[in-house]
Amino acid sequence: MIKINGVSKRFKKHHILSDVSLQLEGIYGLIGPNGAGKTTLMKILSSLISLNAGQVEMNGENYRKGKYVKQNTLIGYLPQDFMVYPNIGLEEALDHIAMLQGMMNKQERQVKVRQVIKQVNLQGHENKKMIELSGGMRKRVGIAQLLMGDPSILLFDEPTAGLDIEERIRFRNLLRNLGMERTVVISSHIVEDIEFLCTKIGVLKEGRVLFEGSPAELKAHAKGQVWEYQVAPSDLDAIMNQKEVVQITEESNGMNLRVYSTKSESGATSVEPRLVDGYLAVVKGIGR
Ligand SMILES: Nc1ncnc2c1ncn2[C@@H]1O[C@H](COP(=O)(O)OP(=O)(O)OP(=O)(O)O)[C@@H](O)[C@H]1O
Repeated sequence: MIKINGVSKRFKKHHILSDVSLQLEGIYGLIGPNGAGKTTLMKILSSLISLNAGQVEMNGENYRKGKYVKQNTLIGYLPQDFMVYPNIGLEEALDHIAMLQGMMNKQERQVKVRQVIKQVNLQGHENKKMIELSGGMRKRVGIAQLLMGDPSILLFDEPTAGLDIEERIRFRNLLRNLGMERTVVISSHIVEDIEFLCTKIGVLKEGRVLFEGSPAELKAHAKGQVWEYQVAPSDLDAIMNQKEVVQITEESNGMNLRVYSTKSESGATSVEPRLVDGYLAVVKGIGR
């Protein structure tokens, strides 16, 4: 568990994070629009940059103002772009990383490298060079090198960016398995990425916390505010100008419009909110 208490961060006069308090546990989704401060918070947690105010408590250890030094808590941080040793085979690259981490016994290293390759499901690719691997596979190599140090906290910044649907699903399964034994924090601006994965969610916007709670609580923010209309294509423009339309699907009998409204919409059916509806309600301040 990570307790973030009143953390603030400035770059020159620009406030990037303002009084952020969150409790990260389980498989935690940190979501927010571009520029919300998610990466900055991840970098603070992984000790890459300092904080200006507040404190962070990880597994009972406290870190305050200034750049904190990790002590007993091992943190693995996978940045958005991960690429090491482009022209070396996967097994050899991981072996080298293990050596840099102080594992000097060759046999021990071999056992560990094979173990992490299996954990991230990359058996059969041991001799492939990094540049020959797909984006999803490279991310899995990134996780493999993190697992070498047995971290109890894993931080992933936009982990599924650039992955195709199949790799996304495979990657989500891997994150789910990793989250069974560790705190896993996933930052993303794509709600679908965390929808079926996270047990707890924090929403950031412009450096401030707008929401923290369960997926069901986030959905509940849009309860009674999501409506669906069936309209003729010729009426589409007029409705788009008047209403908060969030989704349009074409159907055989016309267009189906998903609309947000705090008031009852005549001619529309009230529908159950999805996670993305709750997220948008919070970010756009609908209903407040
Ligand atoms: N080193 C820096 N110096 C100045 N401003 C910075 C620096 N790093 C980030 N920022 C600014 O801080 C704000 C938050 O950036 P950050 O990358 O943390 O957001 P984010 O939520 O991760 O966004 P995205 O989803 O686009 O990755 C942005 O306005 C960004 O321009």
